[in-house]
Order: sequence, then structure tokens, then C-alpha cells
Amino acid sequence: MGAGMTDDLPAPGAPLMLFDSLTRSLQPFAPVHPGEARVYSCGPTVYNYPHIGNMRAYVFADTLGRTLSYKGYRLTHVINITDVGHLTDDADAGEDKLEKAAAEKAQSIWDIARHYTEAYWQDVKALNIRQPAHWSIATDYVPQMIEFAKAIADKHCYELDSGLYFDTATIADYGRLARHSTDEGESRIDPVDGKRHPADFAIWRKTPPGEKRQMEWDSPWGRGAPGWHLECSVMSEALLGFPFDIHTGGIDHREIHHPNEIAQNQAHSCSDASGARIWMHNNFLVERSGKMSKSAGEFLRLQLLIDKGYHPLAYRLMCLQAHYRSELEFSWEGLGAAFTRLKRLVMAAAPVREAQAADVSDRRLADLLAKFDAAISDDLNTPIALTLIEEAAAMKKVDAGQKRAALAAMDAVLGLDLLTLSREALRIRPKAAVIGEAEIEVRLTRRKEARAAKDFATSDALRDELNAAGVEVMDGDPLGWDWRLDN
Ligand SMILES: Nc1ncnc2c1ncn2[C@@H]1O[C@H](COP(=O)(O)OP(=O)(O)OP(=O)(O)O)[C@@H](O)[C@H]1O
Ligand SMILES: [Zn+2]
Repeated sequence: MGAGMTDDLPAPGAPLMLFDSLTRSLQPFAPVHPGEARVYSCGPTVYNYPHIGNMRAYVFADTLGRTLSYKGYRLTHVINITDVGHLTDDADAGEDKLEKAAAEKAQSIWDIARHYTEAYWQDVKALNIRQPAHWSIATDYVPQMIEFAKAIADKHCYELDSGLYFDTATIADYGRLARHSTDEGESRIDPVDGKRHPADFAIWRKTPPGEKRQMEWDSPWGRGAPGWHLECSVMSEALLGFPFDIHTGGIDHREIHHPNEIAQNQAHSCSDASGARIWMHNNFLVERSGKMSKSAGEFLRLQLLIDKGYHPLAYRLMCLQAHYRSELEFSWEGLGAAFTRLKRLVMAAAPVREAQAADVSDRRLADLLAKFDAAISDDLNTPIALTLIEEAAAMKKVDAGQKRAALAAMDAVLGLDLLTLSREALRIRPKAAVIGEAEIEVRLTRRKEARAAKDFATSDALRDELNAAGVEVMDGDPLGWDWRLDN
């Protein structure tokens, strides 16, 4: 549990409260299996690059996972990779997102899936998102999906020419997660010929006669592909068992995907249990123009932020500055401010980086650790947690080993790599930069010499030369940064 604490200080034992979307209330975390935490997070649909909004969902899931580990639970986290079955509309309209991308690019669907899965994993790594115990790939679980569907087919499904459909009327409280008390939510769902209810959804979609899909399998309902909702029910059960502790996803999943997963889980376990004890949803990253979305065409990728000279962990910090249930608006100014905040933290932590971690007995540090514990236990209040790690980093006249231990304990939750990020790593050269670091340093040294010799003409000329190359010289920068590249 966190850093070593001495016996006379309160242990960081605030009860972990999490906001459950099913009950729309804070719930204490009470593990299904003592000492363990099992978490399933809906993963990306790998038909395109992830945008930074998608990555907010995984920064959130990772912060949750890190918090559970910090609280002493043995974590099993599963993130799936959706490589089949997700239609261009979350309900039953449109085409399979991957089939569509493959047709547009005239490429093998398997190559597309691999390419974008790897791109996603790169972003995961850059954002310091810990590796889950399993990356479950949907196409690896098709036999289990067919078995699951067979088990619920008689009582809960009906067959149409287009496939096997789940009859939502067979579940008494269908939609309780989305709170569809009226038909309003359902009216958005495009009708499919013959569906008994607008909210009914495909468990299995048959390949239309005369067509051939790149991804298709034989099933009792004909050759075709599984429905997207079925995938997550099957993979979560296969890897975590029902009930498991926490299911996460973006807030859009609260409306269709997760209510449908819950309906399937209830059908399969013949009970009113939803499959997971707690359902958690992160709010959106938005731009002034609205929700960041792949489908909308233009979108921001993490790599673009890096190409412009921002460290990817500045984006992680930007996410942590907002509570996960609040909307977060992206702006370059906001990202720049988060980057400065990250630099300040790294610099403040630098003096204790090499110290030998020691038990925290200093009252001020212990007090900060307890406050940190309280904040993170309060439904992952990362905005407050960040101010507390900053306070610890700025603390003067404190034992270096103890300070290091306290920072390490807090950063284990926040994942900002404070004790290992180097100054150099933070000074990312934008792709557009035309001058190398070594050249900059040579000119800066000459400029220092010129200034020491009161040769201001030369000093100014060197500064102008650097400016022309896109380098801003920062005399007297309080962070001691010396220079930065203009974006
Ligand atoms: N703007 C956003 N902010 C935060 N989370 C998001 C945002 N857009 C999508 N998500 C979440 O990202 C995760 C991955 O989603 P997925 O890869 O299926 O994206 P998608 O729905 O195809 O993307 P899009 O909605 O942008 O077209 C999901 O949990 C989803 O809820
Ligand atoms: Zn899912």
C-alpha cells in the first residue's frame, strides 16, 4: 500500500469510492474475489488511427488500474481489440468499419487491423499506460462467441434473413444503464427489416447471399460475423468470469453498447446480474467544434502533438487535470500549459531522483500522502492529486529519501514518470525544426562568452541567428530551460 509508512501515522486506507453508471451513484469498491481487482475496458476498433480523445479513455482506465494496484489489489486488466463486427453506426446500421476501411484502401483487412493495432499500442506506450494482463483480440474468440450465442439463442433470440437478433423484450429491465425510460433513445436507432423492437440488435450477422466478406465464419445461423456487443460479453467472461469487478468505456458506450452487453450477460447467466459490479464511463475530449471523432474525418493523433514538440506525457497530464467524468476541451494553449506543469514537476523532483528511498516519517510528507490517498479514493480525483504531488515535489528541508519515496508512491498512480524523465527527453525537437541540438548548444556557448566579454553585438547576432532557425533563447528562464523551439 503506497510508500512505507511508520506505525504511528495513519495508513493510506481511505475506502475507494467509484462512480457507478448503473446506479448513478458512488459505490465503495468491494472486490468479488478478496484481494483482487478484475477490470475490463472496451478497446479500440482498429480501422483507423486512434485520436487523442480515444486515448483519454485509456488514460482513465490506466489511472483506475494504477489506483487499484496502489490500494493493494492484485489487478487483472483486459483491454480488447475490436477487429470485426463494429458497424459504422453503434446500433445495427451501416457497414463493418474494418471491411469498409479495407475496401477503401484496397488492402487486406488483417493487414489493416495489424497496422492500426500497432499504432494504438505505440500511443499506449508513449502515454505510459501500463500493459494489461491481456489484449484480447476479437477474432481469436469467434468459437466462444458462437457457443455463447447458442446458449442464449432459444430463449432470447430470433433469426431474420440478415442474422440472429437479440430480443430485448426478453430482459425485463433492458436499458437500465442508459435509462431509456422513453423511446427517445431508441428512436435514433435505424430500423432493420423485421426487427421486433427498434432496440433489438444483431448477435450474428449473416453475409448477404452472393457476397463474400474478408472476415467470415460458419455458424448455426449461416456464414457471417459476430456482432460487436457479443464480443465484449464473451471476452470479458472468458478472461475474467462473471461477475467481475469493473467494466469501463467512453460515455457513448453507456447508451447502446453496454446496455446490450448487460442484456446478453443477464441472458447468459439467467439472472439480473449485469456481469460487472461497477460500470464506469469517462467523459469526452471535445474540441470547440464538438466531440473529437474519427468518423468526422480530421482528428488529432498523439503523433501530431509529438511532431509539434510536445511530450506525450504532457497530454497525459492534461487528461489528469480534469476529472474523468467531466468533459475536457482540447486546446493547444491548454496542452502548452500542461507541458510547462510537467516540466516544473520533473525539475522539482530532479534533486531527489538519485536518493535512496526511505520510510516516510516526516509528518508533512505523511500528511500529503494521506491527502493524496483521500483524493484518489474519492472517485479518482486526479486534479487534486496533481496539486498534492506538486506540493510534495516543492517541499523544502525534507529528507531526500523520504521525499523520493512519497513522490514515487504518488507517481505510481499518476504515471507521469517524474523520477525517470530526463530534461533532454522533455525537449522534443519538432519535426519541422531545421537545427540540431548540438548546433544550438555551440551557438549558445559562444553567445555566453560574448556576453561575458560584453560583446553585445555578437551576442545579439547569435540570438537573431538562432531565432531565424526557429529557436527562442530564454534568458533568465525560471526553469533554467535556456532555449526552446518555436512551434
Ligand atoms: N472524444 C472522445 N473522448 C473520450 N473518449 C472517446 C472519445 N471518442 C471515443 N472515445 C472512447 O474511445 C474508446 C475507443 O473507441 P473506438 O476505437 O471504438 O472509437 P470510435 O467509436 O470508432 O471512434 P469515433 O467515435 O471517434 O469515431 C471508447 O471507449 C470510446 O468510448
Ligand atoms: Zn466493448
